[in-house]
Amino acid sequence: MERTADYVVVGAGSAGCVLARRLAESGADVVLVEAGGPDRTPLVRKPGLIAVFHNVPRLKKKLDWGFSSTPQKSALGRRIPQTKGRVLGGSGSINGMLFVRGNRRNFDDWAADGCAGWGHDDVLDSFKRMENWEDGATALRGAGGPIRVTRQRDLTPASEAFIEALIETAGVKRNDDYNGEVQDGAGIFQQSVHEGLRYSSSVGYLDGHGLPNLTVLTGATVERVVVRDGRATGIDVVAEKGRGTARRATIRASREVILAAGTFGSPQILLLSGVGPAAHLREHGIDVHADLPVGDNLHDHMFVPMTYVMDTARHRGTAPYFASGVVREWTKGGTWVARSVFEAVGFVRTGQAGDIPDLQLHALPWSYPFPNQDAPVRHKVDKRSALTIMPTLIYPKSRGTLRLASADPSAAPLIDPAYLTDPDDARLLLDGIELVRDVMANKTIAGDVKEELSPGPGFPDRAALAKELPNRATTVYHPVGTCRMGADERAVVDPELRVRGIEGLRVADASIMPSITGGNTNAPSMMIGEHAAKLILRA
Ligand SMILES: Cc1cc2nc3c(=O)[nH]c(=O)nc-3n(C[C@H](O)[C@H](O)[C@H](O)COP(=O)(O)OP(=O)(O)OC[C@H]3O[C@@H](n4cnc5c(N)ncnc54)[C@H](O)[C@@H]3O)c2cc1C
Repeated sequence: MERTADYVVVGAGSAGCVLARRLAESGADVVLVEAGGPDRTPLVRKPGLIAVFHNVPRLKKKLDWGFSSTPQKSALGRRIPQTKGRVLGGSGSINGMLFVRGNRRNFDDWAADGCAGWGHDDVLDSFKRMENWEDGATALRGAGGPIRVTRQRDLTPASEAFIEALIETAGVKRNDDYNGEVQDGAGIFQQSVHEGLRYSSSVGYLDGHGLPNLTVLTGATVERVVVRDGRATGIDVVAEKGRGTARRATIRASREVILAAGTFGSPQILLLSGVGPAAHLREHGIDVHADLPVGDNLHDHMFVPMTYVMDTARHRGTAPYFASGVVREWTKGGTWVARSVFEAVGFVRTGQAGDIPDLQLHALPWSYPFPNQDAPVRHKVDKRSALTIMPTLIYPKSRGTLRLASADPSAAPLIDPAYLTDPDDARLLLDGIELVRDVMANKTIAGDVKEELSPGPGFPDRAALAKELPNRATTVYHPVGTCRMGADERAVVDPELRVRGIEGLRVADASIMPSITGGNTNAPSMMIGEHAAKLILRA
């Protein structure tokens, strides 16, 4: 197949679907290329079925790249799963649907660090354009956009009690909209879900797009960007043809190639294309087109699961419970299957915090695998009703790398987030665990708690927890930063998202974040898609 388009967008994930749609709306001819398959399955689109998908390896294999980290030296040599969506909608098709913009300070910090045009006031319109917020438009929130955003509803008594206990213990206020004026406080999670449908960027931006100039190719894996005389002219693709057969093709871009293949995919494609650290490329026999720090600055959020047996959490992690939920959803609707599994959230400041919250608390009324989620099958989940709290480190100091294991594009990259290598990260997680213990001992909730299941009484104090932390800390699946945006030699892309030293090539996805946002990363990734379209179309 030979094809030429104005723009070739690589990766139909959270950012890529947004970008491709917006470019096509301008009248340009756009090809969006995705390695995974279509997303029209209830497994993806019915929010609660994420619980089933993550527990059944056969299903997970169909929608996930199946990556793991390299052995983590500060985490007992563990290989920690690096789940990443391989399907239309990308990770936004398999994620928890929590909708969090981050702290406005994050974007002002990006701007102060050399990313002109990415301060909060600059990106606000891109956030607003994307969303259809249930309370309607305000100066800070958007209405009428493609992504429906609703508050979680019908909270279990356990989650309600957690919010009250957090307010009393941490001295924070109830916050009705952490995506509004202030982030601090305790309240109800917002989700990209409406009437039992997941609003991934594929659902919001691609479903029924009706644009004849937008071509979406699925089952097509991009091996490299074709670079001639310092300019990206197109991409080399391998398309699955069924029954194990494949066809190779080149798709040319008359204007630009834009990588939106995510924090692992975009740097891997750049490295395979000869854009990256020169010595590393030469080691793999790859000709160097631009010597750039591609794959550096990998960082991620971490948490430690803390599970409390509570009848008021109501849900049970058993096969019959799941089955009855699914049947009730299909016959009556409005069950837990129609919503995210997360209910309550807190943004609080530990003793290490500056002037914005540095700890996020996720609460879900379900038991959780323990001691960690490393096993491909979640083998140890208590069957009783339980509330799990995830104290989450939102500004990790540890920085890792992504590198090639091989010049073979089908080989998984070496993903080394260097978890917990900066001792401040473990200290903050320990502060978070201690805070959660205090919260759960507060009188507004303590009477309903039957037992701390995890970490549990075997780890009674900070010293014991510190020893156990490397065995329990795990990822929230928010990797960012491997194609850092900036204006200095640490940058892979400039603030217009252009790859330094190569014409006609940009990156637009979570990999460009110079530093991670304070909260779940899906909304910021979709914002990056919106903002990139603006930058490209005004160029
Ligand atoms: C299990 C899980 C739960 C999460 N929960 C939440 C949550 O509740 N809330 C939240 O805000 N965030 C959550 N996240 C994180 C969030 O989903 C991601 O930060 C976001 O989706 C990243 O968007 P992206 O566009 O950078 O990459 P992705 O959405 O990962 O998209 C990249 C796309 O590129 C494709 N691709 C990669 N390589 C190639 C190639 N060589 N050729 C062709 N296509 C390629 C991939 O298949 C994928 O479709 C979660 C993530 C996971 C994995």
